[in-house]
Amino acid sequence: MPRVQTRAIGKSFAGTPVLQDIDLDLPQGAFLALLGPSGCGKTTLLRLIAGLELPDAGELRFDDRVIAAPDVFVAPEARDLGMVFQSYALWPSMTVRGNVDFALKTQRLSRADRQARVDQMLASVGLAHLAERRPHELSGGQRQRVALARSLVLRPALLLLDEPLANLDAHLRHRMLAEFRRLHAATGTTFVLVTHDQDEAMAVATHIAVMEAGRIQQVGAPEDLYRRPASPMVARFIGHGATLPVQVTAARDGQCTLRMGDADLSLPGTAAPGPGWLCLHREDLRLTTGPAHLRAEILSQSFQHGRYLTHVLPQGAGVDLLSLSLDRALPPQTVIGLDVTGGWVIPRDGAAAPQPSTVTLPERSYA
Ligand SMILES: Nc1ncnc2c1ncn2[C@@H]1O[C@H](COP(=O)(O)OP(=O)(O)OP(=O)(O)O)[C@@H](O)[C@H]1O
Repeated sequence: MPRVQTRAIGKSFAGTPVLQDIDLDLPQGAFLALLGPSGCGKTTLLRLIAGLELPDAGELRFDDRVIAAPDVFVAPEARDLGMVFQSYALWPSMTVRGNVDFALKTQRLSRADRQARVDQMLASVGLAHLAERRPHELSGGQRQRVALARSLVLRPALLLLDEPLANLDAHLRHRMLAEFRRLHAATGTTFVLVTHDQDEAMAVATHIAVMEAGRIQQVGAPEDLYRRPASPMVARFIGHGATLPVQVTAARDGQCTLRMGDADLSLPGTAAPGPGWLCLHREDLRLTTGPAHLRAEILSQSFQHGRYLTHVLPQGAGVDLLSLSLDRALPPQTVIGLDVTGGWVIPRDGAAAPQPSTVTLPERSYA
């Protein structure tokens, strides 16, 4: 399983930059999600790793081997990788078994070995009982599992997944995500998944790279991005977070002091005294009837998982909506008091973003 490294990768289409300064260092056996809004460059980066696009600048390495650079290009078929797309691209006239077996035909294996590999693969994606069906006789989820089996049967060192679940309903998506996790652990293959769905990324990835406008904003373990976002964009994008403009009155040893309501609040963060963003998640807010850190007006509520998911607009503090979970229904426009019980403070000035985009992630076993 290769360690995948990119150094200062850049790519333009017709003079328009779509990837800039992409620095990634992905340990072997990791499961990376490339996450970001539509058009931010996720698929282009995946296609560069696959060898379907050439970088204009920078270098791609698998372990110590240069795979792509201005004067180097290793062909896709020599990169030992598999790819699964949103459209499954199965052979319509072949059975499930035939589709998976076809991938193995270029390998010098005996008929018996090939059959054993295909049987094992079909069993591991739960398709053994459908082996003789053709793609049009399968559901979307089953077709996606054939596509997955077809890639994994080659035992690639690296599996690239481009929005593979986009055509599936929510129930099937959850099942397939569990399947990805299981196959990732069982095979030790390095997975790279393109998605614009943060819940999908959080559900499977050991690492997430959040992209915006052709750049990596932050890369790290899901929990790092959730608890310590480096920018307001990451704070809002991960874990349904929100940001509140605040004034930091003091900062020391990674703790920031904020004046909120009539209280001083100490929270972890990277901001210096001055304007900052307080990054919040639902669990960081608590309803209070006493003196409150902030007051907010209820906009809407919906009943979810036995509680009321409540969206509020803070009074006199920016335009970002905040969300919290309440145990009771309250009428819209009710003004409530909220205490802040947690959060993470970052500088307001984007130029002072606390983390560079190059992060070397720790080596460890993800199986
Ligand atoms: N072959 C191409 N020629 C010209 N422009 C392209 C080409 N491929 C991608 N682009 C442009 O590059 C930008 C990044 O596209 P890309 O497909 O990488 O984004 P994405 O983050 O995967 O988006 P989505 O989530 O919508 O699939 C977009 O503005 C897109 O229009």
